[in-house]
Amino acid sequence: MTEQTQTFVAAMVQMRTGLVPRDSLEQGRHLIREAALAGANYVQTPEVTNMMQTGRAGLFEHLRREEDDESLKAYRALAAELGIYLHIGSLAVQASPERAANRAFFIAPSGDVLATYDKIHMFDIDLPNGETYRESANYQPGETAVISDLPWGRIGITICYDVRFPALYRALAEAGASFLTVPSAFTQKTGEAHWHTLLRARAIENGCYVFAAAQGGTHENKRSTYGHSLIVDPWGVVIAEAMGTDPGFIIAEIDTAKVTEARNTVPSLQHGRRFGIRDAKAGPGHLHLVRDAT
Ligand SMILES: O=C(O)CNC(=O)[C@H](CS)NC(=O)CCC(=O)C(=O)O
Repeated sequence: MTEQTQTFVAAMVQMRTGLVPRDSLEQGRHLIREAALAGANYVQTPEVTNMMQTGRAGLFEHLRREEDDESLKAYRALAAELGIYLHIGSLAVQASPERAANRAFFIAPSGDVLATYDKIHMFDIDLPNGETYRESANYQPGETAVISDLPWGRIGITICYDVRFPALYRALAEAGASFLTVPSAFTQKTGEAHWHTLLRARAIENGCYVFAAAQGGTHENKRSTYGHSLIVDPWGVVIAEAMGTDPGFIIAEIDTAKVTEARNTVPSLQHGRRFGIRDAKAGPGHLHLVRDAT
């Protein structure tokens, strides 16, 4: 291997995405540019960087196919201009006549798209305060976990509600990821209860950095999101955090030696998959293995 630096600088852009892609693009570009000027090599934006709409009609009015999406075009040009890895947490794009995809774009400093990922887990939820979400009514879920590569290590790509499904992150770590990414638009309610804990748990249990750019504040569509963009190190320490919901960016130096260090100290990645499940009701001698013990 040629000489490779083990450190780089990561920035999470926190946004308050508006109704219309054109306005959101202006906000996104400005903050990405500032993060790059501050020295970031890798910049991530939140889920639905392009728009947060009120309903199906508004969404479909502004939805474009990936090939025709002006936001994607602009962000590819910006990555090339700034010479950064630009991870657009997601764009709502047209996937079929009836369905959108909640799709992440991982863009190289050349402007080429290195990877795309369609959000797998749909946020179909009724909260006790009356908020209801039916993401699957408009979006078609993805079926494939995605990894790609930064020059400093492998990156696992996920979105928001995916964070509640730890098996996905374990699969990404087992596929070699050192960096797990969770760009989000968490609700205010669930965010204050669960956000930090879920992200720190994914970091700790996999010995990975976790990068999570967030939406924050009250949006044009009247939704409130939690903010608190985070960078968590592989030991579970929050090394950068947006203190609140305002648009801006957070930035930290990332040292890949910390991944090795955390995994050497607690080798839980290697110690995994050692169980079966015994069905007590089936009586003695019945052992149902749900996974191969190694
Ligand atoms: O629909 C949009 O405009 C943007 N997309 C979102 O806000 C998505 C799907 S509704 N939000 C989440 O997944 C929140 C998850 C969450 O808050 C939790 O897991 O607690």
